[in-house]
Amino acid sequence: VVLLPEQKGKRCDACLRLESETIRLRNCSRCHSYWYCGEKCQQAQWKAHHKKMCKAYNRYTASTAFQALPPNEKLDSLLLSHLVAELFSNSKEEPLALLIEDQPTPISTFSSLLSGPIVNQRIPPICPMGPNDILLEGVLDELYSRFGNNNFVIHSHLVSIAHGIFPLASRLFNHSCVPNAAAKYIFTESEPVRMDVVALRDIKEGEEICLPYIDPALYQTRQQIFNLTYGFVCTCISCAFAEKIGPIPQPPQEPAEREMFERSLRNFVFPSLDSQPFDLVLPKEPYETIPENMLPALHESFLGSLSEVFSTTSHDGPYRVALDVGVTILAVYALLYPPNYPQIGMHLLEMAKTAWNAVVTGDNDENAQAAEDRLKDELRVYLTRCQDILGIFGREGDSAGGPLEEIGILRRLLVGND
Ligand SMILES: C[S@@+](CC[C@H](N)C(=O)[O-])C[C@H]1O[C@@H](n2cnc3c(N)ncnc32)[C@H](O)[C@@H]1O
Repeated sequence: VVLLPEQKGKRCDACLRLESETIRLRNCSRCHSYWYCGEKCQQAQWKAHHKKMCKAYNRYTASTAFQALPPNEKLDSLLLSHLVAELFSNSKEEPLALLIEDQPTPISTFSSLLSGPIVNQRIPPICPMGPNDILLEGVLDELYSRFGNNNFVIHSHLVSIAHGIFPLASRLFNHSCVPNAAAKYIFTESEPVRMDVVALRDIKEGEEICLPYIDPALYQTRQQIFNLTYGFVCTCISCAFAEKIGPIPQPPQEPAEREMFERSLRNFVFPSLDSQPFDLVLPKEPYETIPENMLPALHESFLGSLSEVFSTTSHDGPYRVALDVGVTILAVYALLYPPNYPQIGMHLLEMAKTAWNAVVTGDNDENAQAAEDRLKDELRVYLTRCQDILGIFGREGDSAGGPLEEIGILRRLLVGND
């Protein structure tokens, strides 16, 4: 694993736990550039790769070759260095034998994975490892050609914090834009980060378990990403439908037409939206087809402009505008994501926070009491739906905070306010 630069010094470089009142980090007394929560993590990482990198690390990261790399390639460069150092640390005599062992090791599994499409592959510089460097010709190419299509972004509470290599997960899971599972990360004292794969719905015996490699909401660009970065054509139900319909029509630009389109989209996905009391029932199955008049909702510019309005209004108001736009976003998510997709839950949590802001500020232009009652109804529904979805995904990453804890806080605030 390798931490994103903004996380460096805030988390243990080995187990990725966040510094806190009970977790104190100390840095490596030689290079001062790796931080650990305790001796066990430090020793494990020293043995795994740090002893091969410690001496040259600061010179390498300060070099012009490293500094000139774009941010993602810097992370690749560090991760590749960790991987190579691990090869040398694990076997003194024959480091490269580890790549082809009969008994699979994580590294031999990694090197047996399908490589990505190689177009002008430029291998980033790695941390010098002394006389062994000569052994690396050809090997770096082999390892790096598997980075783009196999490596994972590690998150805590669904926010990215690091990149990592999980060879077994790479081996086991292909991609689908309508995935039936999602990856989450568990941090445990003195242990390497663990990936858990959570079923998002019931999975039949024999059915393939797939993860999303990229955000399925990139409806118009995702095939290009699969082609360039992963070297395959996705044929999931969503991509088969996209192939059949061809170019996505632009969403209406004229304000009245746009308003009408957004309203009919909300009513199409949530037919019970205008019922009393407020209710919002999310689809139970992924959409296999979408009616022609709803297709502009799949245009990437549509979600982009809705998200812009939502992010401003959900913080600064008017909150009624934010909540209406928020439901439109939810309708788009329901078309793009499979049921129980964690991002739907995260958006519902933002909706719940917005509804709470509206309750406490009394920011509404209707009859005050009726408006407050309606907002509280909405808030309860958002919290219930959000709990349903994020409860399936469960806790991940840091032990403190996180969306499930936030749901609990909002629930208590609501009870206190009633
Ligand atoms: C993380 S690996 C998945 C495991 C891979 N099957 C293996 O054993 O190496 C990623 C590669 O698997 C292939 N792959 C993943 N999902 C696919 C899909 N839905 N259709 C076709 N190929 C896919 C692509 O070659 C991709 O670059």
